[in-house]
Amino acid sequence: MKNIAVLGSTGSIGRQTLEVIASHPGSFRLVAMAAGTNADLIIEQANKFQPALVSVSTKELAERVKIHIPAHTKVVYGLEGLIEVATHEDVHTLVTAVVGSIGLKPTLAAIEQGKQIALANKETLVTAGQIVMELAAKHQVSILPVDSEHSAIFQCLQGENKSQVEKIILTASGGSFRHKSREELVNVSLEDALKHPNWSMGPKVTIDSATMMNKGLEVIEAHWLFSMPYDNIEVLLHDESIIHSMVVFQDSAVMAQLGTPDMRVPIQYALTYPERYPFFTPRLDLAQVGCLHFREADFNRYPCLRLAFEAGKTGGTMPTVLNAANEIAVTQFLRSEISFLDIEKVIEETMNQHEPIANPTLEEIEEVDRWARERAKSIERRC
Ligand SMILES: NC(=O)C1=CN([C@@H]2O[C@H](COP(=O)(O)OP(=O)(O)OC[C@H]3O[C@@H](n4cnc5c(N)ncnc54)[C@H](OP(=O)(O)O)[C@@H]3O)[C@@H](O)[C@H]2O)C=CC1
Ligand SMILES: CC(=O)[C@@H](O)[C@H](O)COP(=O)(O)O
Ligand SMILES: [Mn+2]
Repeated sequence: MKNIAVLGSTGSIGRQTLEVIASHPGSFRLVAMAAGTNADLIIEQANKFQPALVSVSTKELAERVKIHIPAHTKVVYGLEGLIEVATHEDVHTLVTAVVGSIGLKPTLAAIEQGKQIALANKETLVTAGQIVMELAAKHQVSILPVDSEHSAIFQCLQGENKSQVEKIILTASGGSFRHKSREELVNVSLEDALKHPNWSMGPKVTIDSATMMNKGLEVIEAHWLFSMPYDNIEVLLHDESIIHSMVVFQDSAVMAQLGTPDMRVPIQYALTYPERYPFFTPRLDLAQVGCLHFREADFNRYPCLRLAFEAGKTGGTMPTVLNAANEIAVTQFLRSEISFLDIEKVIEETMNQHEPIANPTLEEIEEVDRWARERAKSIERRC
């Protein structure tokens, strides 16, 4: 029996993780879960899974939730609550599936306690990749990728000599506006931006996908997970999201991982690794699919992708700034306070105003993260 804790249980990844847990009751047990404000779903999940510990966003919500769930379930709240869930003594594997860099501190705390990490939350690695990976190495903790591209690469690398990898190719759908020119992006709506062509996901990652910042964050995530130099990471537009990513080896062989777009597959693999458990879903039917399409990813069409490569190559605290400014800009766009094209402007201006710190400490990262959020907010007001 593997004991699991989930951060972000009410979200898109969190809900699918609980589905996977429920589909293998003899193998997995949910012992702790954390979410934000979705009280109804938190109560429903706590009653169904009966975890020992639940965390919610605020004290008021904790008091409200407590009345409706089993008395033996402890209810905590806030960042301390997230950390308590992540480090619960019975937990073997932590699934980090909150959105945003709020995932960083609980993930670090879990690593310090020797918990295995199934990581969906890419912002954690973008904000503080070096610190996370060094701590994981120190405590001999595996960071198992949940993100579909990184799970694909991880699968392609099984049994391979990593020093013989020439490059990795991250596939990208191109997002909700992939058939629009830059000129056509001027007046796009929030409603249309939220219509991802292939995946049903939370709002933040869906907007990131439309700007291609999602792929930019994934480039930095891949750099840290696979120790891959940025010059050996390529992004390829692929309309169907069926090839989840590829690895090119020095003998020219290309390994790819394919499947229908269903996040329960990489979630389950991160929980069962190195085993594969059955999963009853319609199989990929390539004859039915017929054609797969590919195009080059153009930095002029997708400036957020360029900015992410620049931030990654600059290193130090620049990826922290990229991520923080993006989180602010996307939040503002989701509130209809700025336009779609303002997102990239806010990020680039914030980055331009930052003097990066090399090899930052966690405290320096937190300080820079706060600075970047404030700076990004002030830029937005001018747009
Ligand atoms: N969705 C997907 O298919 C994929 C997502 N990812 C990554 O996984 C992460 C999660 O994405 P997704 O599931 O789509 O996001 P969602 O927006 O669907 O879910 C976010 C979750 O985080 C919780 N949450 C947000 N803020 C806080 C907070 N301050 N304290 C506690 N809980 C909080 C939410 O709680 P509540 O709703 O209760 O407020 C919710 O449970 C992101 O980093 C994303 O990039 C990666 C690959 C694919
Ligand atoms: C499902 C998943 O892993 C998402 O991160 C996905 O990659 C988004 O799709 P695109 O960024 O390719 O549009
Ligand atoms: Mn992805």
